[in-house]
Amino acid sequence: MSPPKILFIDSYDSFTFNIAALCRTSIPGCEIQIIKNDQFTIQQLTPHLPHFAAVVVGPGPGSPENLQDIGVIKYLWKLPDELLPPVLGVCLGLQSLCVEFGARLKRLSVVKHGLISKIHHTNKDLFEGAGLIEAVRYHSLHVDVSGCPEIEELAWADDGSENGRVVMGVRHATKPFWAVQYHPESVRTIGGGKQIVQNFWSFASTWNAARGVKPWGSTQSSVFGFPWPPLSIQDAIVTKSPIIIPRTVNTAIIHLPHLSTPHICELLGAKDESSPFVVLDSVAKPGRFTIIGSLSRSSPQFTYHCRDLFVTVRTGDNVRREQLGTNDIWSWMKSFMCQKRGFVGSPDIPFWGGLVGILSYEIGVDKLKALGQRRWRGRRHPDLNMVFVERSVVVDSVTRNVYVQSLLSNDDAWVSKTVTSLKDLTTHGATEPPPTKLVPKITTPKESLYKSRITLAKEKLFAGESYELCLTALSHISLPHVQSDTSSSWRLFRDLRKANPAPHAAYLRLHPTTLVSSSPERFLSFSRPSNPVYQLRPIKGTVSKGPGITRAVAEDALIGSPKEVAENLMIVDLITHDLHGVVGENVTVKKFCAVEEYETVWQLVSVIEGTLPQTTHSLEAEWGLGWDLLSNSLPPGSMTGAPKKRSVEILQTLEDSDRSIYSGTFGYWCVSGAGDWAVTIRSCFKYDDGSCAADSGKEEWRIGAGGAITALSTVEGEWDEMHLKLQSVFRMFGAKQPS
Ligand SMILES: C=C(O[C@@H]1C=C(C(=O)O)C=C[C@H]1O)C(=O)O
Ligand SMILES: NC(=O)CC[C@H](N)C(=O)O
Repeated sequence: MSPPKILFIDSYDSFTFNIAALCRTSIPGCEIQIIKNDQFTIQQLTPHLPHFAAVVVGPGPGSPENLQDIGVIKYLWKLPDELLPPVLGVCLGLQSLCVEFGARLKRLSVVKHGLISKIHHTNKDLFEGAGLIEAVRYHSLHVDVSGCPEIEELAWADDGSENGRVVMGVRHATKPFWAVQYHPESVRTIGGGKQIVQNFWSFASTWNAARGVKPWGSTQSSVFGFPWPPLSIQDAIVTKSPIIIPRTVNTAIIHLPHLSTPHICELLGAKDESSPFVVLDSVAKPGRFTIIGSLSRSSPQFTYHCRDLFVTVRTGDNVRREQLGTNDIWSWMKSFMCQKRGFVGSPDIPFWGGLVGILSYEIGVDKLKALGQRRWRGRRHPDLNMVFVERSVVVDSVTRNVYVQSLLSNDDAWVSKTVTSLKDLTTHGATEPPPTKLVPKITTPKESLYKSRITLAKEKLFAGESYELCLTALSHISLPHVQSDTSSSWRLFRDLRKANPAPHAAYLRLHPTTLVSSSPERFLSFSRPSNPVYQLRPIKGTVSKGPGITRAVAEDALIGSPKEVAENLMIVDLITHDLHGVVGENVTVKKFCAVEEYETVWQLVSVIEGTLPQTTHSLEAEWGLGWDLLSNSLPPGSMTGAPKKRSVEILQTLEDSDRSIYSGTFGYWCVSGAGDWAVTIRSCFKYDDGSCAADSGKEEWRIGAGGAITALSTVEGEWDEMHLKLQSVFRMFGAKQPS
C-alpha cells in the first residue's frame, strides 16, 4: 500500500515543519506534501484533493479575512462533500474555518505570543483521552463562535479578566473539519499534541473509508514535488562529485601554553592593513578553538553581491568574474568546495582549512524571497565575502596545543618555518601594547524615532502580523585615521577582545569589508561527517550586568520573566522549524532557557540539535548538508523574529537602511564538511570605499544593535536594551555610551 499523503497548506509560517514532524510521529508512515497558500488556485488544487488522505491548514501571520494572508484556504471549506478530504486546522487554520462558517473575528485584548495556557476541553471527539493540556499560544486574533450553529466548541482557555473565555478547539458539525487555536507542535506544549493528531487521523480514516482515497500518481508527483522530510538527505539528488583521492593535511602539533592569540596573529600578518587576514577567536567559553588563517597571495577570495549573475574571484592581482550560470551563489560555492573534498586532518580540532568569511543579512533576506523595497542591483558592498584558507594555525584553549596545518602539497617548508617562528615567539615573549586612545565621533539612533518604531512594531504584533520582531538600528563611529605601521582595525580588535571577551570574537579583514566582532551567539555549527550533529544556539533575553546583579538575580530576571522566556521560546520554535526543514525529523531541544554570563550582560540561551535519519544517506550527502542548512536558515531567526518572512518584511519598513553584515553570519566551512557560524552582533564593521578613505582622513565604522520586541515589551525597556548592547562595543573605542 502506498503511504498516506497529507497536504500541508503553509501560510508562510515559521512553525510549519514542527507541525509536519508532529504529524509524522502521530500518523504512521504518512508523507507530507507542503504547498504555500498562494501556490495554487482552488480550481488547480481541487482535482488533486481526492489523492490526499488529509489536509493540514497551518498557522500564519495576518488575518483569515485578508485574502493575501489566507490564499486558497478560504475556498477549501466550501467544497462539495464528495471532494472533501478531512482537514485539521491550526491557529490561523482554526480562525479561517470558523470565520467561513459565520464566526466573528476579534482582537484579543491581551495578545498571547509564546505564552502557555491551560486548555480546558470536553474530553470528547478531538480531545478524547487528551488529559491535561498546557499549551503554547501564538495569536492576537480569536473567534467568537456564538451564533454559528455549524461550529462546535471542543476546547477553550480561561483568560480571566484579560480576554475571558477564548475558543481553543472546534469541529464542524457535519463536515470533516477539526481545528485548534493553540500550538500543538510547540516544544513547550504539554499534552494536546500527538493525541489530538491521532484522534484526527482516526476520524479522517473513517471519513476516507466512505469517500475512498485515490492512489498517488505520477501527475501528483510532478505537481507537488518531493514530500517532507526532504530528499536532499538521501542519496538520490546529491550531485556526484569526481572520485575523491584522500589527501593528508600537513599538520604539526606543538604545545605552547603561554602563547597569546594576538601574537600568533601578528606573526601571520595581522598588522599589515593592506593584506587580507582572518581569525575566528574563541576568547570566552563556551568557545574553545581559535582559527587563524595564514593567507598568501594565492588564497582565493570570493565576493558576491545579491542578485548579481556572477561571483568575483580574486587571487593575488588576478581578478576574474565567474558566471553563475544555472547555479545560484550557494550551489556555486558548494561546487567549488566539492573539489576540495577528501582531506584528512587531525581528529582533535574542528578546522583543517576551508572557507572563512562573512554573509550579509540581505543575502538571507534574498533567499527568503521576502518582499521589500530594497535596491538589489548595484549593491556597493559584498553580501558574501569569503576566502579559501589553505594554511592555518588552530589553537586549542583547553590543551594549549597549537596546530600548524597546510592543505597545499609540498608545503613542509612553510609548516616547519611557522613552527620555528611560533616557538621563538614564546621564548622571546612580547609585551602587550596599551589600548588605543582615540577620540571618536559617535552618532546613535534618534531616541524619538527609535521609540516610535518600537510602538509601531508592537502595533503589528497586536494586529496578528508577527509574534516577535527583532528591531535594530545602526550607529556610526567616525575615527581620525592615524598613520601607523599597525593596522588600525587590528588594534581595535585587540582592544575589543580584551574589553568584551566573547566566544565568537573575530577579526575578518577581507577588503573591502573589515569586521571586528565580539559576538556571544553561535548561529549554526555542524560537525564533520559521519553522523554530523547540527546545532543552533539562539540567544534571546538580555539583562545588564552591574552591582548586585548576581547569577541568582539574573536568573530571576530572565527565567523568572514570562516576557523573556516567551521571547526565547518563539525563537526556539522557529529554529526547530528551520532545522526540521533540512535535516528531517530528528530535532531535539537540548537546553531550554539557560542563563549564561558574558562580560557586560547576562543572556538567556537555548540549544537545539538535529541529526540525520538512519536511512540511506551517503557521506557525500552529509558533507554538503551543513551548507544547505546555513543557506536555508538565514537570516538568523534571533535577528528577525517570527514568523520569519513576514517579520523581515515588516522590519524593512521600520528600519532606515540595509543591515549589511550586521545580523548576518560569519564563520567557516571546513573541507571536512564541518562548519561553525556566529551571528554578527556586538560587532562593528567598515568598508574601504568613499565613506572610509584614508584621503577623507577618517574611518567610518558601523555598529548595529537592537532587540526583540514582543507584545510585552516596554518602549523604555527596549530603548535601554539597544543601548546596552551598543555599549559592549563602544567600550573598545574607549567611548562611553552617549546619553
Ligand atoms: C539584536 C541583538 O541581539 C539579539 C537580540 C537579543 C535579545 O533581544 O535579547 C539577544 C541576542 C541577539 O540575538 C544585538 O546584539 O544587536
Ligand atoms: N499563529 C497563528 O496562526 C496566528 C494567527 C493570527 N495571525 C493571529 O495572530 O491570531
